[in-house]
Amino acid sequence: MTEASASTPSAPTSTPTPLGTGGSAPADRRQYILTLACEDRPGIVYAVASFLIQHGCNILQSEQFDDHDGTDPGIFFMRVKFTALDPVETLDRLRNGFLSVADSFQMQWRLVDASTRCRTLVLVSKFGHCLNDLLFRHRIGALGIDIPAVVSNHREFEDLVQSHGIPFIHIPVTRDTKPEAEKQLLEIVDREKIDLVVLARYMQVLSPELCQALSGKAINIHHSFLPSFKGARPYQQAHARGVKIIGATAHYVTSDLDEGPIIEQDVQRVTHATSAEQMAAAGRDVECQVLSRAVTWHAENKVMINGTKTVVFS
Ligand SMILES: Nc1nc2c(c(=O)[nH]1)N[C@@H](CN(C=O)c1ccc(C(=O)N[C@@H](CCC(=O)O)C(=O)O)cc1)CN2
Repeated sequence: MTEASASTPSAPTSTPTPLGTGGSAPADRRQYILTLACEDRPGIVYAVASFLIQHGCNILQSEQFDDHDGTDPGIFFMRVKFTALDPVETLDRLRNGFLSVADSFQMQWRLVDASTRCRTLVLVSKFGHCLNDLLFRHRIGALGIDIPAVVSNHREFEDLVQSHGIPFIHIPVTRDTKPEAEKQLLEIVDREKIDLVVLARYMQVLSPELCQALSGKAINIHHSFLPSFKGARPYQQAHARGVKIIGATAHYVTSDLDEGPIIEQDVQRVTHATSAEQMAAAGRDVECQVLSRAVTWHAENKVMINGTKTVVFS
C-alpha cells in the first residue's frame, strides 16, 4: 500500500507507467513484522499506521482480528508486515519508537526482523516420519528455520540426523532420570538460543515446570483430530471407536496433556476395513503436513495465542 501523494497530477504528461512496474523496491530494504494484542478500542489501527508513517515505513501486509467472544471490550489482535524506506530506521530504533504507542494501549507486542530465522530444536522418540519430513523441507529451504540440533530419548534416528549435518543429542528418559533429562534439555535451549521446540512424535510427557519454561515456544504434533483420542495411542482408540475420519493436530504444549492451543489440524477418510496399523500409515502424511504448516506459520510470526486458542493470520 503506497500512500497516494497529496499532489495528484492534473493531466498525464507522458505515458503512465503501468502499476507495479515502476522499478523494484531496493532488495536491501529490511522488512519487519509487528504483532500486537490489547484491549479493543477505537484508534489502535490509526496509532499503528501513524507510527509507521512517522518512521517512513511502508505496509506490505496487515491483518487484524477483534475477539468479542465473551468479553466486552474484546481483545484486538494485529499483524503488520512492513518495510522501512529509510535505512536509519533500525530494529532497535523502531522498537524504542513503538514503546509509547504500546504503553498507551497497554499492548502485548513483538517487533522482529522478518529475515530472522527461527532457531528450532526438534525432539523425537521412535517414530521418525515427522522428523524426516522437517529435515527434508529444511534441507531444500522450504522451512524458514534453522535446526541447531535434534534431541531424542532413543538412538534410532542418529544416522539420519547426522546425514543432514545436524548434531544428534541422545537424552534417555526414565521415570527416575526425567528431572535431569529435562534440565539437560533446558540447557540446550539456552546454549543454542532456541526460539522454538518441536515435539515431532516425542513420546514423553513434559513436566509442568518445563512447559512453563517453554510456554508459547513448544509445538507438539498429536496423531489425532483433537479433542478426540488424547494420549499415547490415538490410532488404536480411533480404530476401536470405528471412526470414518482420522486426523492430526499441531498445538502448543501445555501441562494439560493434548489440551494446548491448537495451531493447525487436518483429516483423512478411513473405512470400516481400515486397520489400526493402516490408520497409522495414512495418518503419517497428515501429521507431517500439519506439523510443517504449523512450524512455518509460527516461524513467520503468524500465530498468536488467544487464551486457550490461537489466532492464525494468513
Ligand atoms: N506436557 C505435555 N507433554 C507432552 C504433550 C503435551 O500435550 N503436554 N504432548 C505429548 C505428545 N503426546 C501426544 O501427542 C503424548 C506423548 C506421550 C504420552 C504418554 O502417555 N507417554 C508415557 C510414556 C509413553 C512411552 O514411553 O511410549 C509417559 O510419558 O508416561 C501421551 C501423549 C508430548 N509431551
